[in-house]
Amino acid sequence: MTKLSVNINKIATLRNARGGDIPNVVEAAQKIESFGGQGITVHPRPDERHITYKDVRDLAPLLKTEFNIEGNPIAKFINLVLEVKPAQVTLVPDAEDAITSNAGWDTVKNKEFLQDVIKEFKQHGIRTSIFVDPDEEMVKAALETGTDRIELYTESYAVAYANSDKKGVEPYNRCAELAHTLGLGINAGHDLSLDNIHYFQKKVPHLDEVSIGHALIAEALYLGLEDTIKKYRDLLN
Ligand SMILES: CC(=O)[C@@H](O)[C@H](O)COP(=O)(O)O
Ligand SMILES: NCC(=O)COP(=O)(O)O
Repeated sequence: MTKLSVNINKIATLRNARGGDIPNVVEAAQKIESFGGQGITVHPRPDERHITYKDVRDLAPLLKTEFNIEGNPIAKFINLVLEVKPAQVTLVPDAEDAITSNAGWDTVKNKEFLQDVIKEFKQHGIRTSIFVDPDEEMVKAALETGTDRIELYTESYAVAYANSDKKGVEPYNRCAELAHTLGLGINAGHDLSLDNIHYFQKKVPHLDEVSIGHALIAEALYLGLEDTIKKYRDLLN
């Protein structure tokens, strides 16, 4: 079974559009959990344009499922994660000005840096995952960073699938087989949706968890949050 972690960045985007507290992100996260979400993911960015550092602090003591905090491990992010102690931290090499995450780590070039931050998180009992492109060389070098898991960056799969190119899943299949052989856990995320998730999960073995936000919140506009989550859970079982 693959766990569904719901990324609530877009709930915060909606709230921030008016500056008030509607919708309340903690309440939304609790509803998501009650509807069957098996984890909550947030990706606080340095400009706090959606999830704020305060949101992260507010959410942490109230969540009943796995809390996953994603971000670039700059000093203030590291301090936040060490304070809040989520179940999992996912390291993403975001550029400050990127609209959204757009690349995985170069685990060869950043090996020593990643080793240091991962060691610190693991010393505090926080599971680590690192965001990587579906590239076997990056997966091999990920093992040397000491990370518990990798998160496969699924944008290229989503684009290929939307263009009816089923071969787009092949590098993910190879990387998942390799990661599993190496003893790494496997997460995946970015642009996964009700349309493309089933094929991905069928073709990519050993998938521990997917984190889904943008499409899921958009789909919930039509289907409602509860039914949307149920559909994902059915497709992932
Ligand atoms: C790490 C990743 O894949 C991103 O999809 C992400 O967490 C979404 O971030 P935004 O909501 O800021 O686009
Ligand atoms: N790690 C990926 C994530 O949390 C959600 O990405 P997206 O579904 O918003 O593209």
